[in-house]
Amino acid sequence: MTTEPVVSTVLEMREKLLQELRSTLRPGQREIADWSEGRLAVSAVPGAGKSTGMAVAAAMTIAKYQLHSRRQLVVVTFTRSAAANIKSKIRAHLKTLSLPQGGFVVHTLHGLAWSIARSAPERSNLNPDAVLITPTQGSRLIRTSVEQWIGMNPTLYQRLLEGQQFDGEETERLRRQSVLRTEVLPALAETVIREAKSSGLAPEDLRNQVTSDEYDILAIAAGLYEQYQLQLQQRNFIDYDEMILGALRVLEHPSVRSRWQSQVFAVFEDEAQDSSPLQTQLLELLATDADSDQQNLIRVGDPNQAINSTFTPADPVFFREFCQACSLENRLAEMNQAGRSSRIILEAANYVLKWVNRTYAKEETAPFRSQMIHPVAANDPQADANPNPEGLGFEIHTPEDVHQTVEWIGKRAIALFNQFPHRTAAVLVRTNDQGRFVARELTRWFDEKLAIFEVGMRDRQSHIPAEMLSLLQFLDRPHSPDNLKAALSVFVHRRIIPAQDLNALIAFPEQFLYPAPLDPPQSPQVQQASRFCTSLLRARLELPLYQLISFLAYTLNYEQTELATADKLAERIMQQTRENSLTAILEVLAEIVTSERFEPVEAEDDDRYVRASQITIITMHKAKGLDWDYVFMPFLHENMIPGSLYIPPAARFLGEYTLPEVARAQIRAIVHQEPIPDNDQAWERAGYLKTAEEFRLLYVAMTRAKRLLWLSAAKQAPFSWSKPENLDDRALCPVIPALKQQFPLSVIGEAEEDDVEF
Ligand SMILES: Nc1ncnc2c1ncn2[C@@H]1O[C@H](COP(=O)(O)OP(=O)(O)OP(=O)(O)O)[C@@H](O)[C@H]1O
Repeated sequence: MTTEPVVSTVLEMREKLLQELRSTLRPGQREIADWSEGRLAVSAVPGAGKSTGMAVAAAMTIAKYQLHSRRQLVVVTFTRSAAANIKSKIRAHLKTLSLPQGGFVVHTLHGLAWSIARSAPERSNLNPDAVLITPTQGSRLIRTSVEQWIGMNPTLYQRLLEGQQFDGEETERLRRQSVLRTEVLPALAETVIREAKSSGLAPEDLRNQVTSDEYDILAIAAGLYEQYQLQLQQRNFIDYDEMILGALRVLEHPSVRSRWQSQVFAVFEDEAQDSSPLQTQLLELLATDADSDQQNLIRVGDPNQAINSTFTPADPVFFREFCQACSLENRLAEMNQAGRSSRIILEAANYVLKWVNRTYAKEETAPFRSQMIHPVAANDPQADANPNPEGLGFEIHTPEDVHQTVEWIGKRAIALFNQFPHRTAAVLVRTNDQGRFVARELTRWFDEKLAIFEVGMRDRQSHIPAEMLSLLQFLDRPHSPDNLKAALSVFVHRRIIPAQDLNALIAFPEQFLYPAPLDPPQSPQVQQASRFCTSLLRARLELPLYQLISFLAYTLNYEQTELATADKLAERIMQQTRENSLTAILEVLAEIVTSERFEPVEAEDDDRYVRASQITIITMHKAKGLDWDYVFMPFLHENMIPGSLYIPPAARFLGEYTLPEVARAQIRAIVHQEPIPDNDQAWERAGYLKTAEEFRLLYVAMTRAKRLLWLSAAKQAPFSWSKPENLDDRALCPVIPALKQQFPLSVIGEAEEDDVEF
């Protein structure tokens, strides 16, 4: 008798708390929270609060439908850190609502697939002992698949070898063989395997296509893919796509499927623009109600932040299509308000979106979905939403050259931090080479005065074991063309020797290393490369083995932390080798590289990226999902953004395109059930895809700024950032003149530059 009022009080309390929670949401977020069944697409602008909204909506759904461990909400995100983040937010809300934590799970897509595949190994066709292949193992497997394929397909291979013009000359033949074996075919294999597999296509689906191309690229792709699958099985490896395929096979079985489906109340997916067709298929299947056949699925994403489509199969077209389909059913919610940035920054980003679409749209496709970012309403719950700008909020600078650019950035950052020490700043760059340049220059000018953190440094360090392995393999067997090429690539990469066509050098290793008087004379660049290699070979004879790695690290001009990492590596190898021989060292080092079990010195956490009074140097790609008070974007030149697709000169004998890009466009046509483009058309499409993605990347970068967005394009800049010392006049990224015209007050002239407060 007495319990009823207590229950109703608890329920009333909870209802009140739910209403309070709902009132913390802004319009688009509320539509997720109010969802009750069926499909819902949510297209959000940058900074709209996707994850914030999804976490509240998840907690409200769990409360409303009293979900528990046998009937759960499945939340899917793209990365592990995003998963951890949203999980802790949902937990906190459930705690406030005094609800148990069992009503939901948060997974990455692959984690989810793996748990389904593992639940029924006999149906997934995956060996439970199989291990996930590491990137290094993956590239080795690809090399082996290429070798196997060449052996089995002499006719197709011969056609590639002959390329566009071939006079049968022996040196040229050897050069082309090396280019095909070590560059073109591995790159083709890598692209087509991922692209086809994650679109649910099997090798036969590629082979049976009718195309008019001279090399039959799809037939080559099919053969490489088939070899790769065979190798994968033989070695008991699985890759990420295999997990998804395994999960789909498990769910093919009606009773297993309905068991999974009855456990899943609904699926909420974040970053949906980055999902491949196969991943989407898996989520749709899981989200389907076994009785009514209805999909209970919310997909939240921002098609305008799709920045992986040129190197993964995540084509933003799919999410846009999903939005369109849902819109017809009146099931599309738009989150158009964002509180992250000052108004002028939003205006600049919106203008870029409109201008790019106007300039580059083609037939039915445009680089961006036409969705503007609006500031939040006056009563918005976010504290300090759309904050006041710093300086002009949006500024376009024109330094003389790239050195002056970094000097200005440093001075401005120091002045700002002096005034507001709790605020954050970042320099966003397009490539790691640019990041390295900025870090070096900032350190040179302002080392004592500014906390500088370069994110790319850590990635560079993780290459150290692989670089050492390449060099030691060369010292062990210098006459192997593969070893020689790997070592030369490291030297070029590290800018120890000039960039050149390495395939021409390695055709006759002996002649390259020790030219005889009657051999054809070597050009100065080749001589430089040859002398460097022989000096290392001499050192190998003169130095004790235990000093070799440290010596190599010095010759590669490693920086201080890299040297420390190399020393740590040398120590570890010496501890693990039983006998004192190069073979033993190579064995241990190869094991370290393959298993990828070596942490560089000072491994950093992601929370190092955003810190008060620190200037973070980070690529635009890595900056996605993060924000800073002050964002500096230097070097906005046309050769970088939008840039153009690159055809390596060594592979030009195949034609004015690259095989991987042609194959990618052809596979996408198969997926979209369109006619397969010929090579030139496919290349043109690939170019368009790249241009569109570069502008989306610029947009993602611009929308990271809260109070100041500082853009610049120096008059003088290097053509190639691997040689930043060679400066010349550079054309601007085409967005810059358009922005200058639209925002004349943001253009900082030479005279005003001196007045900007440092
Ligand atoms: N309803 C809200 N109330 C208060 N703060 C909010 C709300 N929604 C979002 N925010 C805040 O806005 C900021 C941006 O949110 P969030 O990181 O979730 O955006 P996002 O859409 O994922 O951004 P992006 O896609 O640009 O990376 C965060 O600081 C978040 O706390």
